[in-house]
Amino acid sequence: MIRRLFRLWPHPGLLVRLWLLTAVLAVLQGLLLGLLVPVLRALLRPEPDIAAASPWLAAGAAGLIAYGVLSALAPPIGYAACIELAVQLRHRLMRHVTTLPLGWFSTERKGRFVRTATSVSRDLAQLTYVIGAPAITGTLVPATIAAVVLAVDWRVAVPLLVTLPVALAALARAKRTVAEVSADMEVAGNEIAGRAIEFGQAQPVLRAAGRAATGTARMRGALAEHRTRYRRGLRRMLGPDLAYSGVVAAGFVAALVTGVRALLDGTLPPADAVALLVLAVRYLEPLGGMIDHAAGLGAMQYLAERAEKVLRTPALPSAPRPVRGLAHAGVEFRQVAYFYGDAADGAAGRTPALRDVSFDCPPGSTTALVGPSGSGKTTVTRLIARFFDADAGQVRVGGTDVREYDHGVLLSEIAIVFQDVYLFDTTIEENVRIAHPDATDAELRDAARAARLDEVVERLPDGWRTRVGEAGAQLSGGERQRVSIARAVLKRARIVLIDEAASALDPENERAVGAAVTALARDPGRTVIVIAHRPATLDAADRVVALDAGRVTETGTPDELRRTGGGFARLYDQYERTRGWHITATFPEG
Ligand SMILES: Nc1ncnc2c1ncn2[C@@H]1O[C@H](COP(=O)(O)OP(=O)(O)OP(=O)(O)O)[C@@H](O)[C@H]1O
Repeated sequence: MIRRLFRLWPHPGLLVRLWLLTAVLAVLQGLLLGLLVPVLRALLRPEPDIAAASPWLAAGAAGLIAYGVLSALAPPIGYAACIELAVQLRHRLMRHVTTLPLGWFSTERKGRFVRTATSVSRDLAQLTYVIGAPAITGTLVPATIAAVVLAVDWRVAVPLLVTLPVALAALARAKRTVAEVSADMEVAGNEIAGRAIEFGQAQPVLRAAGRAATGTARMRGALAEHRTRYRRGLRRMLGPDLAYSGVVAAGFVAALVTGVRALLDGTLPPADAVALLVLAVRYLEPLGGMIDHAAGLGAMQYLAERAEKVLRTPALPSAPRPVRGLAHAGVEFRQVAYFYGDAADGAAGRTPALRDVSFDCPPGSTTALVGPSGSGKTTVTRLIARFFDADAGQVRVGGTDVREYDHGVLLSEIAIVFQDVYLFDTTIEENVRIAHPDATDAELRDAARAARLDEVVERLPDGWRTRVGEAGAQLSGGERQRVSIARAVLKRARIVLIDEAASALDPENERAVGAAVTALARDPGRTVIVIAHRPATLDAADRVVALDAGRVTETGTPDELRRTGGGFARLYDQYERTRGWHITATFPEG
């Protein structure tokens, strides 16, 4: 456990100081108790010898003062260590996630990461002080007392010396059980949290369906499950708890019986017997109390495992000598395969998204990706931006495998216009400038004009200085897409990946976003790859790549594909007849 904690914290200076101080205090406590032996030997005589006891008493007084001073130092160091360790762990976690493939950030993992960087880091740092210090005291005080007893009478010391490692082994078992019970309880706790969120969020739907009580029933079920798991956990803890207390009590009784027998057969002087009895009681107390910390130690182990899990996630591999510039803005796929899921789970646990995908997007061209939902269009764009790496084949940008680039350089050449655009809770100007903070006002306004964002800004009460609210809530979906397109223009990225809104925008936004995307595509200096949901985008494309079930079914210019009479032609004809329908919803098989 100690090694594990030191691995988590790269600069454990304060922790080392705190634990050393705690260790010194524990040994000092044991030695001060040990002074009882010479003091009682001098005083418990027919003629008490005060002079012989005096130096030991003086040493005891000096020891107590030292103990008092050192004890006063421990809490400030402890509190400082708590804060410092939590901050260190958070920084380490944050640094690590910046190196992870973007595909790692699923909603569930993001939630887990937020908890690890906040409450887990804080709780682990606090437990290191609140539980770590008593754990050191609970081990070192009995160990020092056992050593003192050994110096007085080896027969009484043997049961104490044997008890210590056996008790610590029993404690380790109890700790493991607590960690398992904590994990089990967390499952039930997450279920309650999930039900509570669902209950809150689904209120309009439940009420509209006249089933508001449904959520309550599900919540009751989750609470009942939590109670069952809690009781099961308590039952599981009972055995290890009793085993630990039994071991400590047995060691104490064995030491007591040995001492009494030695006293009765005259081989242990009465003064030593009294001193050893006091020492044995003081041995029992901190060691016996350790079981109360088993829950804390188990929780520490569990929290440390959670932090380690994030830190163990492999970073996106970087090339030994990364390429720092793009020769051109062309994009090529060469027999690319990609599977979602963890490679460690084997083929059965992974979803095939792309298989044997090959196509070219020459520099400056516009390529429309079409295909039914789930055919792999988004995965293609994610591989170009290297959110994650292909499982087979090569994705090349500017003629070079994307894995060979410095990832920052590659991303600086790519702009992505997502369907669901994230905006920061700041002004609309800052939200656009994030793409190019040093852009001049003229460049900002040109980008806004190209993205048709200028019309939106004019309507806003404070113009460019209007705050967009949390996650851009003040703007509609189409307006947020215009911000995203303005970012792409301002960034002057040579490659633009666009996921056109598949869901219906209002007519004004539909027209504006469409015109902005078409204008982006028209720029000959830019390679545009667009997941096309609008007929006008298809008309503006130089090439079409049609996907189905992760495979390329057709490639060519829109005219060529229409003439061949395949799936794309049928799709296009259908569009001609039903202008306004969405392509992903109507793309036929084959
Ligand atoms: N994060 C993920 N984890 C597991 N499977 C995924 C994940 N993302 C996508 N998939 C699966 O990979 C396949 C391709 O998905 P992708 O999102 O690339 O398709 P798409 O053509 O963009 O679909 P849509 O038009 O609905 O966005 C689908 O079977 C999908 O279920």
